[in-house]
Amino acid sequence: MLVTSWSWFDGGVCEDKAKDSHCKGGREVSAPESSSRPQRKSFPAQMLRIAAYARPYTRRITVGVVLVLLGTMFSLVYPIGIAAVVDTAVGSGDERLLHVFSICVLGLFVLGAVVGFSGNYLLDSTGEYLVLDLRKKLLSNLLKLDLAFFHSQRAGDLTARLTSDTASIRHAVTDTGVSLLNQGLMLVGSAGVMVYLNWKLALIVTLLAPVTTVLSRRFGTFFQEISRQAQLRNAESNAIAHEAISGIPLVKSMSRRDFEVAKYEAALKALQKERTLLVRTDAWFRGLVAVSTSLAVVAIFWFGGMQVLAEQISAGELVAFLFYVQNISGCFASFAQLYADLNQAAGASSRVFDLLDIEPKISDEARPDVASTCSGIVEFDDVGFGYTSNGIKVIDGLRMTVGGGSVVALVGNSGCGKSSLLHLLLRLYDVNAGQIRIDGVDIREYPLAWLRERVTLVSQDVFLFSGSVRENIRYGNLEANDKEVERAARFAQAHDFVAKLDEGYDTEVGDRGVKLSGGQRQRIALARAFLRKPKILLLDEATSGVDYAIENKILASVIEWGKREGITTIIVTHRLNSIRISDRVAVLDGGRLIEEGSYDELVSRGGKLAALLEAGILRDFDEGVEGKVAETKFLAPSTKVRSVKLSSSVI
Ligand SMILES: Nc1ncnc2c1ncn2[C@@H]1O[C@H](COP(=O)(O)OP(=O)(O)OP(=O)(O)O)[C@@H](O)[C@H]1O
Repeated sequence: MLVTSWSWFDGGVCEDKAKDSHCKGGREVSAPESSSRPQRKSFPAQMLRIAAYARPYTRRITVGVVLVLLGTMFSLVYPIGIAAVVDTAVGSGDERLLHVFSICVLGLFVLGAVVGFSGNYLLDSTGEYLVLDLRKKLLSNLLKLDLAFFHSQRAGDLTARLTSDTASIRHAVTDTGVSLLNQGLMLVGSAGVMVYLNWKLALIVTLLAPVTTVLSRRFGTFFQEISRQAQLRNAESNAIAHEAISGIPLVKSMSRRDFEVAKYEAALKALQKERTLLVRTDAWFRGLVAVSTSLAVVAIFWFGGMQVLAEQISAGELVAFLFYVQNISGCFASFAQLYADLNQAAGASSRVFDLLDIEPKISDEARPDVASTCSGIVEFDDVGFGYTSNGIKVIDGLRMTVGGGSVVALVGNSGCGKSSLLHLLLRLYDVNAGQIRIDGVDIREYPLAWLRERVTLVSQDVFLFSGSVRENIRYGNLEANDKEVERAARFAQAHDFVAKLDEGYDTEVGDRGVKLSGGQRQRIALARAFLRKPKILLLDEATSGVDYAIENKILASVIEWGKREGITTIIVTHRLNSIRISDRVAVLDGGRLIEEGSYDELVSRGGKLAALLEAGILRDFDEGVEGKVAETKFLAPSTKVRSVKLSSSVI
């Protein structure tokens, strides 16, 4: 469903605040909530959800469970074999029988181990598949979320959820889940055999159950909370390290190594505090369980010994019984650990599922009859937008039409909303009021993929992936062949410098493209955008890092290409060469369009554009900068687009 306006546009919501600086013109902007937040789920609900991810692997899991079950059954039988050795072979003094029985017990043991190992292997490896699915889904969901969501998150925290939190879940599902199954079967089986052998002795062992249950309940909630806190602290310390590493040029140039290390150390200390608490709680829990199980062993040894002396049971039976008690106390001891692990996984899974449950606010509910062609007419119709809930409007009732295939320069003071307007056109954010239309249709009615195939943005802050130049350019069109990549690079004036790199287009650009200069990175980003062949091209100071001669060549190519293919181009710029080649200039102030016309018209009008020129906000290149010849063509007052010397390479 489309939301065409926000509450602040519904007449007079803000009348009583009209004098408030955050409430210009009696209207108040609500915050564009990044995404809807999920409700916290209970522990069993989370475990069930993890289990749901195992559904595709039902067959593997079934076979694994059956094998584990068989392995446990073998382990349950061999104490009876030992009892037989003690009572029959040792008791009768028959050495041959002792050999045969011992070999049988060994056989049972080995068989049990092989079968159990195979089952554990199947279940463990399924856990690996499961966590792969979970991570894939998590990243896919993350990348679906709105830009605003990422602005409120730290990258290090998000990667911690993808890595260490999902690893905790994998541990819970594979190691913990498999152990739980093993130990559960062992407990039930051993208890069953014990009742069968001697119910009075078995009764003593059942006294363990309530003790462990009470302990588990007491410690469980506490465990879960501390685990969650520890994971939060872990994510925080990750985020600090992540930021220090990605901001390494700044850290070095400001000599802030000690400062960053101190920040990291403080975060690590907070983490260590939680981890210590966790370890201490865990040690107490396991210690108390161990004491209660030892008491049971001693009680059985004493009570069973009395029965042997009274000849009510055989020595072999007592030995077998002690094996089973050992099994059971082992089960209780590992339940303590498993319980701690499960609680840790519950903490991790709540952080993972929180992310999985967030829904993007920017909807992708497109009109089914959307046209495949696009003539690139853009209309901003009374557009209003603000980033925050404090009522500050970044775009305020803006109306503007950009003709299909035309070139418009968007100018204004820093912070007047130029970049924000481009982001709205690409639907990185949705307008709070009014409409943006392409070819007369509200952009919210187009499928997002349709829109973003036709509208391409190149901004000043270029992001390159670590990988080759070719891979970075091809990111614009994954189907493009090497020739097309090269043609786009020529078009963006990148080919010459790329050809001089050690390995040409196969040269690795380094993390975020650190091995290239700012201007080179911008040209790669431009080539990437050109390769997309958009219908609407948005250039946000996209050539600010390249020299004048090259910038003019790029602009000339863009203009020629735009005219030939009917591409609408909006250029956010402070440079006069870009402004002069544009068909129209739109001047923004305080999020409003205050002037529009040709460069010459606006200069002679003596309004805001003239003031920006006067203040030096819009300027030419400094004298002596390379490319002066090309510059003069653009600087002539009434230069026509046609007079621009065209680049030889066109897409
Ligand atoms: N993600 C954001 N969250 C909150 N406020 C933002 C965000 N991005 C921009 N702003 C604010 O919105 C206003 C307009 O920013 P915008 O980047 O659109 O300005 P601009 O005209 O492009 O500026 P410049 O010429 O300096 O690039 C500024 O006041 C800025 O602080």
